[in-house]
Amino acid sequence: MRLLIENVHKRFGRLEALKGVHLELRTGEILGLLGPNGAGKTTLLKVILGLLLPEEGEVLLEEGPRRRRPEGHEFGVLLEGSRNLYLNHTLLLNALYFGGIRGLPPSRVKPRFLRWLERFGLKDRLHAPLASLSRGMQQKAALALALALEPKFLLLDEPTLGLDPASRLELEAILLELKGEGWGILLTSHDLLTVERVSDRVAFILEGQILRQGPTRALLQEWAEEGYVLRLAEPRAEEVAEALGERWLAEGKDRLLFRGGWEELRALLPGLGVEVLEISRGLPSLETVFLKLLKAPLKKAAP
Ligand SMILES: Nc1ncnc2c1ncn2[C@@H]1O[C@H](COP(=O)(O)OP(=O)(O)OP(=O)(O)O)[C@@H](O)[C@H]1O
Repeated sequence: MRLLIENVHKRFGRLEALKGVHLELRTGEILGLLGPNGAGKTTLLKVILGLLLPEEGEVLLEEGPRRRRPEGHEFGVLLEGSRNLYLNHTLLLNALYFGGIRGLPPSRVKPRFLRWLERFGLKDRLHAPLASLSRGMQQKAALALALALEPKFLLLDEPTLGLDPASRLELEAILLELKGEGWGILLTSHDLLTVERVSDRVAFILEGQILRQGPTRALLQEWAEEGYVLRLAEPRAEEVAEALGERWLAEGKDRLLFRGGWEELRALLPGLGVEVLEISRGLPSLETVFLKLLKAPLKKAAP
């Protein structure tokens, strides 16, 4: 099954927030949607959910040869963390309320919700107000609720927002498990490390246009078929990368990435003008590629 976003345009008055977006999400995969503030990520999620109507284009579900409009209940949603839930109500009441909105009776929602809570280690919090849970627990409760409503796809807007490193890793593991069980997951995040670790594919959105999309690994490799990471003795990576040109990228303060072969690098080493402590093979991080793409001039939307 595939979710297809075809040529979606969305305007807010004179602002063209989405300019012909094409995207697809398959079951059993995690797609990372990346873009700077205001790029159109949340707007796109809202269009997929049917909360906003596009002026042009459509969102379709493809099942075998059949294509149809998806229904709201086919999506499990985490909008900007868990802020779309009622903090002062108990977990159970939230689940029954949102289940009710989707036409699911308590007898169906409660056991499923309990099962997911148990899996996420929160079963004993069923009657606690959501506000009494820590941020990470709230995220997990929101995810349990989304899953209890029997969706086909999960749309997660900034799911790692405000999570500490341990909770973030835990959420990553949960997402990978869910993917393995066949859910299709669309993830927007500024947390590029998480996206790099979990996503099968990524799409970069800028000013309402998809700049690039493709398998995460291939995108990173495309940027450096062969690459080396140099650890510098001083935190001068940015300055050195700037001075050396196109094939050098700063990966943090003291890490420099060279896109090219070993012999070439070896010849260049004496002229670098900075002490190198360690060299290892490596690819650029998603963050480096992202920042590089943002600097490139905006071209016409790529399909
Ligand atoms: N309801 C609205 N009315 C008017 N303009 C809007 C509305 N919602 C979004 N916009 C505008 O559309 C553009 C895209 O916003 P959107 O929230 O989709 O960005 P985003 O990529 O999710 O950003 P962030 O990473 O900051 O959450 C922005 O310029 C924003 O100001």
